[in-house]
Amino acid sequence: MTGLATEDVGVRVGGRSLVDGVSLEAPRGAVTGVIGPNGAGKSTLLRAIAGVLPHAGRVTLDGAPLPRPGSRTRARLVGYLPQCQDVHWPVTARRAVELGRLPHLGPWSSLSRADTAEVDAALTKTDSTRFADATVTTLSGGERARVLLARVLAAQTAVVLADEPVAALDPGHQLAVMEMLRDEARAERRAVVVVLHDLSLAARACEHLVLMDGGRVVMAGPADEVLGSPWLDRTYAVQFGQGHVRSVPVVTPVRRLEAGEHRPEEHRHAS
Ligand SMILES: Nc1ncnc2c1ncn2[C@@H]1O[C@H](COP(=O)(O)OP(=O)(O)OP(=O)(O)O)[C@@H](O)[C@H]1O
Repeated sequence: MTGLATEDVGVRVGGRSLVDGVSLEAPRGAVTGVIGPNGAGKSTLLRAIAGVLPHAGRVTLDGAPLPRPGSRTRARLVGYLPQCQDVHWPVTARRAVELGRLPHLGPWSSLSRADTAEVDAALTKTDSTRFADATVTTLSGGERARVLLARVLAAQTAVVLADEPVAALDPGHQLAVMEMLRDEARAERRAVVVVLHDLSLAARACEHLVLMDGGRVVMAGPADEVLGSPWLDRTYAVQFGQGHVRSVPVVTPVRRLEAGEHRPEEHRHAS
């Protein structure tokens, strides 16, 4: 498999295990969704892969360990969009996206024509060109989220990690961003890993899904297998209804399950 892989990744903070023994694969050319209830460890896992949180275990790209966290070589390979990023930079949206090119620049060099072209392309892909000259702090939540995604895309990394990239977006932009991430994965052979709460969107946009709970992987595999598994209902303690609207998969919560109807202690045996 070419792409991103984690082997037995674990994160402990203050004596508590937040992520435990996570081994997963996110192939190049595909979007891998990470799903699971609040507190499952999804963001912590992404932060570990991004190199912003110390972890046990190995993270590899195309079979080779990723370079040291914080290094420019790692920043050229792995792009990371954190969840709910507060931005107080008094800079224009264009400038914020230009910062995404930093890992590719020498210490004293400025943006080349090719860098500027990447910035323009990232602004276009995220439908952000219209407000490129506005100050980031004056943008709406959804506009700001698109600019921050553009900043990650501008870096042209082999791996894109995006933590709830569409949470602040209207339905049209949610679809557009997920389709764009899928195109990026396919056309540029990137390994795209996305944390999502919207399971219909996950069904539509992700080839592979990783279902997490309690810091562990409950189940991983092709999206339709994971969404069709009884572990989905058990993990969320929710009964989901599934179907299609004009051939588009829809996954919707129907009702919460009572304590006796789901047994989360069985999770460890599912993967
Ligand atoms: N720095 C930290 N110190 C202590 N506990 C933490 C820290 N970061 C996260 N946690 C805890 O780890 C667990 C997993 O958090 P994480 O943010 O990874 O969950 P998540 O699956 O992304 O949840 P959500 O869907 O709510 O965003 C939570 O119980 C959280 O409270």
